[in-house]
Amino acid sequence: MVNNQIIDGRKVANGILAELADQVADLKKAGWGPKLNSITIGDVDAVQLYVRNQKRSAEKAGLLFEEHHFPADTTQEQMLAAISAMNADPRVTGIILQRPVPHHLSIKQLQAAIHPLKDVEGMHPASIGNIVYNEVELGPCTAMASVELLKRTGLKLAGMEVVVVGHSEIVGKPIAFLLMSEGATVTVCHHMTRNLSVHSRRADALFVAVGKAGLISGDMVKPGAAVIDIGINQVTLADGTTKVVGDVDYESVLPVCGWITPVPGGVGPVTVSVLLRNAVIGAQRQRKHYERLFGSNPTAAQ
Ligand SMILES: NC(=O)C1=CN([C@@H]2O[C@H](COP(=O)(O)OP(=O)(O)OC[C@H]3O[C@@H](n4cnc5c(N)ncnc54)[C@H](OP(=O)(O)O)[C@@H]3O)[C@@H](O)[C@H]2O)C=CC1
Ligand SMILES: Nc1nc(=O)c2c([nH]1)NC[C@@H]1CN(c3ccc(C(=O)N[C@@H](CCC(=O)O)C(=O)O)cc3)C=[N+]21
Repeated sequence: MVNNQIIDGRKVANGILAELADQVADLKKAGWGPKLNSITIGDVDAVQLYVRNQKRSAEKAGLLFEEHHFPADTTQEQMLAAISAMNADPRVTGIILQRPVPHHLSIKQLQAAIHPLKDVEGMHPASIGNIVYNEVELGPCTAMASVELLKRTGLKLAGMEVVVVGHSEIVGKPIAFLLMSEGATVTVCHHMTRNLSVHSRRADALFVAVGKAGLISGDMVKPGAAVIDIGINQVTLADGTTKVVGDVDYESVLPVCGWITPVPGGVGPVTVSVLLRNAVIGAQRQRKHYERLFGSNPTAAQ
């Protein structure tokens, strides 16, 4: 069936935020109000824009959000020290390390330095393994958001043929694991895949996370398929103005597909809401952990 439905990411994102209100209120009452620290290193304009979106949504949901910006020439040792100070600060319940980081730094080592209980993206090596064990409550935000949007179509994921294009550790790979845990049959494509369209045309659901505008055209999509476009690309138009587009050629794919997520207004806003949901889950886990060890906080409001 071809029904060309556009999935409204902003609506889904607002729904997730609204569900957090009671949980945030509970945490605050117990003296565990969530506080998320964001780390950016160097100046990447696009990342600053996302951080602003994260801050705005965090405040809407009642979470504290603190930006920590470091210059591009910060050393690995300085970053490890800054992360360790945040790990030790009991007021900080979550830490997000914004990607990308400058090339001279090891992102893997920085990610591993964040305490697993404060790792709101589930990217610590100890946390990312959870999704392999089908523990999928908290996971990398974009991957979680993308799978959540597919679920909103109402399609049955068990047994579904799904193709994921792109296999980065933060997006493509976790999407594949999350889908496997839902019972889908998953094919993962990347830059060495010989004939992308042979795979993409078989997909009942197609996830695209590459970073190449126009990579997927209408002739590469199975009629009626659900298309989840994760890419974010800034393109310059003939008149010199710029605009943000996904990896999917929207005009040619829309008439063929059953569902599509637009860019902007699709995966992006849901990613931000999932980050905040993760931040709330993280604070709840810390509360439980410390209450188990030390009892409840006697100074909390009754
Ligand atoms: N909406 C959101 O919330 C977010 C959006 N994004 C966007 O998603 C996109 C992907 O991000 P990210 O995963 O971090 O990017 P990476 O650059 O880390 O990964 C890109 C992936 O695409 C694969 N690839 C490259 N060229 C091709 C090709 N021609 N055909 C098939 N696969 C190819 C690469 O494979 P190989 O490694 O083999 O070269 C790699 O696995 C970007 O546009 C980014 O801006 C990212 C995060 C959040
Ligand atoms: N550790 C880490 N985790 C991330 O999840 C992460 C990251 N690093 N680095 C950068 C990418 C990108 N990202 C987005 C967040 C929000 C929107 C978003 O809100 N987009 C809106 C607005 C877009 C616009 O106005 O241009 C939309 O698509 O409608 C997009 C992209 C998270 N990322």
